[in-house]
Amino acid sequence: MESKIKEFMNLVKQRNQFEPEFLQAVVEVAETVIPYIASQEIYNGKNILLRMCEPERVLMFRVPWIDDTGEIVVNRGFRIEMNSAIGPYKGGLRFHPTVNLSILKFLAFEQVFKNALTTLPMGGGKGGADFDPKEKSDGEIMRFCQSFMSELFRHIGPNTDIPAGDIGVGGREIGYLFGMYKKLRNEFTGVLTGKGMSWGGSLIRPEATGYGTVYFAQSMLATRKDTIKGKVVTISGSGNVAQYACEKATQLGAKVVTLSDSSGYIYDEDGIDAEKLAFVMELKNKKRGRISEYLTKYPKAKFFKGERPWAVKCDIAMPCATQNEVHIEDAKKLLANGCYVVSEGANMPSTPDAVHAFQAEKIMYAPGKASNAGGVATSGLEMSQNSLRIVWTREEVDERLQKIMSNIHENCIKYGTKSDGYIDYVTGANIAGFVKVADAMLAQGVV
Ligand SMILES: NC(=O)C1=CN([C@@H]2O[C@H](COP(=O)(O)OP(=O)(O)OC[C@H]3O[C@@H](n4cnc5c(N)ncnc54)[C@H](O)[C@@H]3O)[C@@H](O)[C@H]2O)C=CC1
Ligand SMILES: O=C(O)CCC(=O)C(=O)O
Repeated sequence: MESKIKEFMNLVKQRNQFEPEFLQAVVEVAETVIPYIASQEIYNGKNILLRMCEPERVLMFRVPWIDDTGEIVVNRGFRIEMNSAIGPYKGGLRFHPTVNLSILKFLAFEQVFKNALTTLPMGGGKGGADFDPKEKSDGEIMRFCQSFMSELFRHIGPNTDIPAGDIGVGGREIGYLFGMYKKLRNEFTGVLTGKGMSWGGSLIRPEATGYGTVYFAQSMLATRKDTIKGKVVTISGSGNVAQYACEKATQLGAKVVTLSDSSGYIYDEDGIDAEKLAFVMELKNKKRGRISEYLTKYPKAKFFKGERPWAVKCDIAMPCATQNEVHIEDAKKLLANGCYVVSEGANMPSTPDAVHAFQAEKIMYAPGKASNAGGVATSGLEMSQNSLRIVWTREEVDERLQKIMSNIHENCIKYGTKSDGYIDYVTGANIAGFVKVADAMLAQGVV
């Protein structure tokens, strides 16, 4: 089997030599899915996984805009339309200076499996730009979004490709993108998700990724007759996903002791309660400040410059910032300190070595494509509401979200339970996602 995986990866590497993040995402899937394919007659000899590794379409375009000093700036925009076997392309847009083809292809590849897990009819895609929103004025952000959409609009649509937010793209950016799309197309449709509540958005979409990550942790704990109540939780990031993971974990009786950004992390031994989180939300979403400013209001907390929060003792860790933010040394520290649940809010935050370390110790470890699927699932619910031209209540959406997260968990158990009873959520999520997409691809022929 190892030689089959190696042979497969050699083929993928030949074509994508300079794309380390993409190759990392593919190998993790290949290791678990290739043995499964070998055991299933219907998938044999169809090269399905290889087909899944090739995007259906890659768009790359110039994004020129004018900054506040009058200078013309040029960024690069992308949209990866990865797989539409089970529905229109669906996935977020990332605005961050590190954005490149490799990062967006890894995210689009993960999105295909994740979207299949949600049980909703959504294919996978991802996009963005190497634009740095940090320290840009509102006007600059708006002009950038308008320029970005002035090209993207020709390639997307409510039945073709439906982008949403990701790092650096929140409610404000979705508003500017939507406004430009509407102007260019002269139609009001559900072409983006994460919209404002008064213009087609869904209640709970802002909360959904973070809440879903906590719901998934709850499901994992329940397999060992345990709950989140009273647990100490470390969270990285302080953006959309981190904020709502913190909110839900706290509401359920856990104590969240860390949050971070790219400058370092804060540790608050007493826990980041609702009032403190409201301060963080104001700081990050409105003032767009740094996490160290938490100490101006809560001086008892500590700030660790340039560090990640994984050396802090905890029961549960939720990486909610970015890819490859939990290295093997971090994993060892988490394990040594007794952490026994890792529920990923971010996409691929743990390096392969870190994942293997968690699994070797048989702790409950959920990969992002399973545990953070609540965001895109609720985007799917936003699309349904837009199509039906109705609005569900907060309770209705939250109930559906909880049901979807619990379904994903069940599917991971179905495909990931080992002979000794250990639930390998990586294997479970990869195979469950693969089966759904592969069956649709088989039915649709070689296209
Ligand atoms: N927004 C969503 O609905 C979903 C987001 N995700 C993933 O969750 C993660 C966070 O996304 P959002 O919260 O939406 O973005 P955001 O832009 O609201 O927040 C990102 C956070 O990560 C931190 N961060 C970014 N790069 C970093 C770095 N190099 N080192 C340390 N910290 C860094 C930022 O300071 C910020 O706190 C990403 O991996 C994203 O792909 C996954 C599923 C859905
Ligand atoms: O809501 C969406 O369409 C995308 C969410 C996303 O980008 C993700 O799941 O990584």
